[in-house]
Amino acid sequence: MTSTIRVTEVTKEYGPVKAVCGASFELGRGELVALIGHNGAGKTTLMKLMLGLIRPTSGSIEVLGDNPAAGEFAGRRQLGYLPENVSFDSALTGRETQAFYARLKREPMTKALNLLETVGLGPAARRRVGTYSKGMRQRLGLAQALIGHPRVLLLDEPTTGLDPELRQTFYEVIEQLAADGATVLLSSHALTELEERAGRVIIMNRGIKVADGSIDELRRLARLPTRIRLKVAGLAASEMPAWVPTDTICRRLNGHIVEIDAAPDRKIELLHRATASGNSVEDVDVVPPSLDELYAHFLRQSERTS
Ligand SMILES: Nc1ncnc2c1ncn2[C@@H]1O[C@H](COP(=O)(O)OP(=O)(O)OP(=O)(O)O)[C@@H](O)[C@H]1O
Repeated sequence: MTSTIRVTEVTKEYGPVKAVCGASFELGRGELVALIGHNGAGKTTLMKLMLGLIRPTSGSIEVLGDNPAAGEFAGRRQLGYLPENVSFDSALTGRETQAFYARLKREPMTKALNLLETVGLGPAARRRVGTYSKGMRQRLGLAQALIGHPRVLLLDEPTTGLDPELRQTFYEVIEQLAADGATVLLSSHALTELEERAGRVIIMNRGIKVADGSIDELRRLARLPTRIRLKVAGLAASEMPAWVPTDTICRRLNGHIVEIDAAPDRKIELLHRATASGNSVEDVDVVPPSLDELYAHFLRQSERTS
């Protein structure tokens, strides 16, 4: 992996508050990584450290081969950032705002203005930002962050306020950027939408990194049960199929579905039993643990060990 960001044993303290505590990880080219955690877990602090807006109390951060907090940080122009609470001058139009940031980044104006179309703001580009909805301001923030085709894109809760269609467009844009080799780190509380999008997930709790890996890796580590849902014909209201082993947790859903909690190493055995049971099984769904469940698991685990 070619690392674009290296976080090594980083701690950031604000007086008695440890916003980040001994965090280490590396992010590579083309990675789309979700940073998740409760309010106050340290997500924004990590991004501010990567941007060089604040310095670590201890440990080191390297972005594009350099210290982002150094005065002459050469990589700054290759960084895109969408802050959590994006705010613009309400008297300027979308075009004027985008032009302002293009000048700041010394990037070609036409390309920067075209980004307004990319994020679906073309028709509103000549309107004042003061008349924009929250979702439109968010899109303008994304257009601003995309100026200069950044090699590292840091997005702090970027989909808050976006409607489902815009979320879809938003993910298409950042997936393309990652496919072109950019490193995209995005913090979010919208776990369901991240599940299919993020190649990797970093979970923070009270400043500590408590899990880091692809969803499949987190599933293997957590060893949470997969749920097997079966539509079984001819069962009485609370009856369970005779082939379900007695040491297995199972329940009835909606009156006609049998749901079985299958430990990872028993999943195949239970499916064999179900299919060997004759024609009574009419349908099967296999539901692996969701990101929501994995997140809750790793938080519980970290609370127990702290
Ligand atoms: N400038 C500051 N001065 C004092 N404490 C701070 C400062 N910035 C952050 N903190 C504290 O550091 C901790 C981590 O905050 P941070 O903003 O990184 O959390 P977060 O994970 O981004 O939360 P959210 O999901 O609410 O945005 C919190 O306890 C916060 O109150």
